[in-house]
Amino acid sequence: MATLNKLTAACWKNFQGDRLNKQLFLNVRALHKSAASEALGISAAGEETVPETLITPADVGDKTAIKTLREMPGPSTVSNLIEFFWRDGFSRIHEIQLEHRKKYGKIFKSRFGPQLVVSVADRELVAEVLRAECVAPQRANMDSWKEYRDMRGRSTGLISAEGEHWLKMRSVLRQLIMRPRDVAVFSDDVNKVVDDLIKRVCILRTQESDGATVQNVNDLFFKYAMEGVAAILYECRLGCLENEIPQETQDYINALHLMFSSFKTTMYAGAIPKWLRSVIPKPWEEFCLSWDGLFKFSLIHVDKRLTEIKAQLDRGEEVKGGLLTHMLITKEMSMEEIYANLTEMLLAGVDTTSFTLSWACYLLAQHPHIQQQIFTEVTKTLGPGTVATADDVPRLPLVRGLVKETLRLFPVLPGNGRITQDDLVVGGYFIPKGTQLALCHYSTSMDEENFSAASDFRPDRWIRKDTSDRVDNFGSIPFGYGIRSCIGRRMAELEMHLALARLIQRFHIGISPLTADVKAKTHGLLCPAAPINLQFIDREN
Ligand code: HEM
Repeated sequence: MATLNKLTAACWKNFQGDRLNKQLFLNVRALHKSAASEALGISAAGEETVPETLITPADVGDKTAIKTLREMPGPSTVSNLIEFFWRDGFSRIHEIQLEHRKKYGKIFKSRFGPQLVVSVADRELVAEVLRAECVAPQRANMDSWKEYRDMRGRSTGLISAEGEHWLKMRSVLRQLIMRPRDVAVFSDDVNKVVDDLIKRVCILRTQESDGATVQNVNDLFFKYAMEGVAAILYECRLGCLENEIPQETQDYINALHLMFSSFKTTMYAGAIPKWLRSVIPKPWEEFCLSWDGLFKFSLIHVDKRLTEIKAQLDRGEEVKGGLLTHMLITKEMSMEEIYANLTEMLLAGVDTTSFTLSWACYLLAQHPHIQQQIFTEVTKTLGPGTVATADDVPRLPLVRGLVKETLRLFPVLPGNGRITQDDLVVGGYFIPKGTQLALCHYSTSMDEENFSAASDFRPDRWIRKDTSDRVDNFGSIPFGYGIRSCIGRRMAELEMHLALARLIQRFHIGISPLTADVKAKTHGLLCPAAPINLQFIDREN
């Protein structure tokens, strides 16, 4: 187990003062819901934003040069309603971004009922917005998340918190997990999960008539991602990759699936006014039910670790541990904040990583010559059969390029959001404080101006040949940017790099005849629209 911290009996006395005595209920997939709203530009609460008629560039210098939101192009409310509710635009948000970019340009506005959203679909303008951020940027309206937490007496975590509370928790967590070297200590733990992933591939393929196919690889990677992230967050193994999944782990998976399968319903949970809940109760009920399941799981695992620490101390043993142990010992966050953050991080860390791994393997299978190049890099760098660790990753630029290129072509969050906290001028338009912006990352990463042959899969485009050959990252920022960017980025990268290096070392990955061309669809996140079935054929040693 990675060791971040040692606790002495003296510390424990102090620590015991904070014993939990509150009962907990819990929850996940928050990021996904809010991410979708952001990609769409719909605030979680469907709240009225600044009326366009009131908007004037009063304080911004040369008024003639700066245009108002009224002058900004964009689809009409009616065409938006038809697009989303009639033509199921919710599953094509990424494509709609491209269509609207082509039709309306780099910056355009949309209206979803009372909610006005300004979409920014240009690399330079996205950079402008993100560089102008204040100390505690706001992504989207999280009122429904907060309401659930208030109702259950829970705290907000990083995804749902705002302002000073968010900043306080972020300052704690960023010191623990934001740099590659912070997460490198988890390399051995993650590699044990990779061992189980490889074993699972071998078991699953024996169940198929060709002895090679793993059906719906996302199911496998979902379990890998959950096991991997929990090994880091909860410092324990969950048994997701076993033949028999323990009941409490299965309950969590069910809660996560409920949130995912009822995604649209739960998205409306925030949009439907409270007074309508007695008439249309299902969205809010499902929203609460899935959060209950997700929080419950975190409570079980956090409390378990707390009990272990106490027992070790009672026996006079030195306490060693990882992230959770550190948080429990240092008490920089309250117990409620620890529960909430672990719940939200687990929610944010499973589907994101598993979809990316599924797409990466699919792309490798579709491009055998690129797969061969990466295999050569891995074997030459590591030597045959050597297991890569975090320290080896910088020497595997093509493996890193594979992850970056996969996320460029299939950014799990095709769009992100920001609520402006000051008046801004973007692309020549005056954007008043409080406006919901949708940053169109899918569109910028598919833009030929940013990436030549943008629809081609070319992991080597991310390799810097010399200092003049810099890849401008604002075209593709799958983990976001700046102070509010993804806190789990380094964990996710570690899990993906180690898994992919080992899979490529061990297997030739091919397309199974059971798989047709798989397209992407938006379902909260950008995910495969059909199961990806792949063959894993042993490489000759
Ligand atoms: C391929 C994997 C992942 C991708 C592509 C991804 C992407 C993102 C993006 C785009 C954001 C919003 C950033 C912004 O607004 O600028 C975000 C936020 C976040 N992510 Fe991730 N993520 C991934 C994995 C993870 C993992 C493994 C965890 C946790 C273990 C995690 C935890 C979070 C949290 C807590 C936030 C909210 C941060 C805040 O508001 O302070 N993510 N992620």
